[in-house]
Amino acid sequence: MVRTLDDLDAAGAAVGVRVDINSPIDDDGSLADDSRLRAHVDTLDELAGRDARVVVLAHQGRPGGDDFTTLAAHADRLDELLDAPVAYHDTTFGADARGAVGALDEGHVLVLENTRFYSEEVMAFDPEVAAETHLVTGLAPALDAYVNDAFAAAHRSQPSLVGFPARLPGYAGRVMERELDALGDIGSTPTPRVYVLGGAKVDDSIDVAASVLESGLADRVLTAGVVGNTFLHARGVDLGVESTEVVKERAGEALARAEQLLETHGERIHTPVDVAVERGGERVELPVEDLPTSEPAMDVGAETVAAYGDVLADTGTAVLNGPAGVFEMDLFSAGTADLFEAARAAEYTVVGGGDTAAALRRLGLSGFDHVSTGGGAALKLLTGQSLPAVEALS
Ligand SMILES: Nc1ncnc2c1ncn2[C@@H]1O[C@H](COP(=O)(O)OP(=O)(O)O)[C@@H](O)[C@H]1O
Ligand SMILES: O=C(OP(=O)(O)O)[C@H](O)COP(=O)(O)O
Repeated sequence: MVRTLDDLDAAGAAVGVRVDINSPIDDDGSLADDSRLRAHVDTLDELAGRDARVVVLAHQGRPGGDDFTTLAAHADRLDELLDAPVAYHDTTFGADARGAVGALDEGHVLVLENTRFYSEEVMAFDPEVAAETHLVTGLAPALDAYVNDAFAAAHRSQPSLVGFPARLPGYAGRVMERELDALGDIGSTPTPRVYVLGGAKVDDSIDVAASVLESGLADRVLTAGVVGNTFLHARGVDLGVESTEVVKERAGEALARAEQLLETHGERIHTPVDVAVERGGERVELPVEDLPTSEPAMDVGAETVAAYGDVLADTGTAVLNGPAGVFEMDLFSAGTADLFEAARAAEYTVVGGGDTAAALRRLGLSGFDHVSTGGGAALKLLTGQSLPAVEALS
């Protein structure tokens, strides 16, 4: 059982709060989207409101990436979003960081530097080993408690996620609590359970399909996006040169696994019955029987949405991951908009994935039972696996 903020005696305590505010960054270094910061407002304001001295730990990007930056801009934005005053400190551990934590007033928030500026934080450790890293031993003495609210990073075994709870009393923050409540026990949600897998991370989606079909978590898998095109190709449909190239590039060696899955569980895997292409600047929908075509298949068509809608109308739980088409283009947003709309007919609906959440925002879609802040972490739970950072708290 994981303890929550309800169990924490916060007043006066220096509380390290691991959040996931890993965000898209513009060319000028500013935040392109602050949704992940907004998600943590409840946890941080609650702790500050209860007179904790709140010390924020977070990562941004990966070493070498364009989005691998300092957390100064994140701290500025948090200062605007939170009721509590927020300051930024440019180290994460060591005497300087401990001094800044020691000087922090009750009810104030201090954002420490990007944890991944330190090499230990890009490695995976067992919790006992993580507890001995410089990052953890160099900061933990200044803290009284540790809160993990970073659900979207909870599938990682990095020191800031699994090391602190070995040294300090550990608690789940409000984001973590909500995500675990919604996704932590997928096996007990209403049946039949249908996974709708779209998007372009084809190898990941084939892994998910294999896992949930074999474990029986999924009664059916409905495919869309590049994932749908991949299963069509694996079924022997010639999509045309352009789409086949995208499928081969995105699926790689996973294509063979898709073919095997169709052999063993083919009757439970649904593939699109029509696709949308651009012809003369217009959206044209083609039945699969009329393929191949020279234009790339960029969305599912209305007949597919109708067929999937029939399945979803009799569904207990719908798990949706990945857009049904290139939703970023107006011409190809209808499949995603209409399919997600149809999924709301299911008794219980959960949605995961970074681009999927962006699609919901762009297309103004709401009304799902749970929209996860996580991509990889959500999928891990939705395939019935546990998360190392949650295990470390238990
Ligand atoms: N038919 C398609 N052809 C090319 N790209 C597609 C197609 N369908 C969806 N996509 C792309 O998939 C991307 C999102 O996929 P993915 O990263 O797997 O989603 P998530 O982050 O939600 O897991 C979007 O950028 C979208 O344009
Ligand atoms: O964005 C994240 O995960 P996601 O892409 O699965 O949503 C998390 O911040 C984890 O980042 P990472 O995949 O660099 O470890």
